[in-house]
Amino acid sequence: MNIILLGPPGAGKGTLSKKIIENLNAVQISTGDIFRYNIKNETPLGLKAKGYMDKGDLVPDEVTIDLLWDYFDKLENKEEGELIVLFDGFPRTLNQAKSLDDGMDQRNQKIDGVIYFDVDYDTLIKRTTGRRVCPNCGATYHVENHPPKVEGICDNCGTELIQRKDDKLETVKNRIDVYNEQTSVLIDYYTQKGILKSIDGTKSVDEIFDEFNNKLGELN
Ligand SMILES: Nc1ncnc2c1ncn2[C@@H]1O[C@H](COP(=O)(O)OP(=O)(O)OP(=O)(O)O)[C@@H](O)[C@H]1O
Ligand SMILES: Nc1ncnc2c1ncn2[C@@H]1O[C@H](COP(=O)(O)O)[C@@H](O)[C@H]1O
Repeated sequence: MNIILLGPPGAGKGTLSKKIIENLNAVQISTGDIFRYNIKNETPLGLKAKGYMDKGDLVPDEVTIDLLWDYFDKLENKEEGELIVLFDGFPRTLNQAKSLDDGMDQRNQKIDGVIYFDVDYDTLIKRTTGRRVCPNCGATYHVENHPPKVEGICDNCGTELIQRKDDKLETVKNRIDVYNEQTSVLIDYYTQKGILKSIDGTKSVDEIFDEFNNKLGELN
């Protein structure tokens, strides 16, 4: 099954992905994580993406779409119905969504459902600006909602936590504007296709996971 997690920055897409992977037979393709990995490792792709990401702008479609298919085509067992492939942070433009449809057609696959996270502006600001991440293992925390056991230190690997550069307030505001201008149009796009399911993203992670499971049942 191919499922898109659609929502603004800080909506909880990565957090829900982690929970789904822990509990179900699922894999995640997060274009943001792939870009961050490439920036950390100073690859040509990372160098291309960095300027856009630091400002909170979108990386150009031609770069992002090719990257998505590179990863998707390397996934094993995706033809077997039980595996859930989670698209986290892709598509983010109408052009990306149309390319995704075309590419799925060519592969005799389809997008089975889109889970849209409904979260208000103030919550998004609090979640993003309070987010802390481990630069070593990628674990995500929040200074209030999900603090590590020892302040500023990753529970898993003991590394000092950092704030993502694009989680500074001014950059977050730009990312939300970019979402409203270029991504939110996808809510209508997928509603018209009859595959969009909304969830209340302000609830607890466990409640959101339960809601996800219910919506998955409706899509099956
Ligand atoms: N349901 C929730 N309740 C409280 N806090 C949450 C919830 N979901 C996520 N968070 C916290 O909000 C922050 C953002 O969550 P997450 O990284 O999952 O968002 P995202 O949608 O993947 O964001 P982005 O698109 O910017 O990468 C994190 O610090 C996370 O711990
Ligand atoms: N699908 C995408 N299109 C363009 N740019 C993207 C896409 N996915 C990620 N990016 C860039 O990465 C950052 C962070 O992404 P998160 O999913 O929020 O971690 C995003 O602001 C874009 O610059």
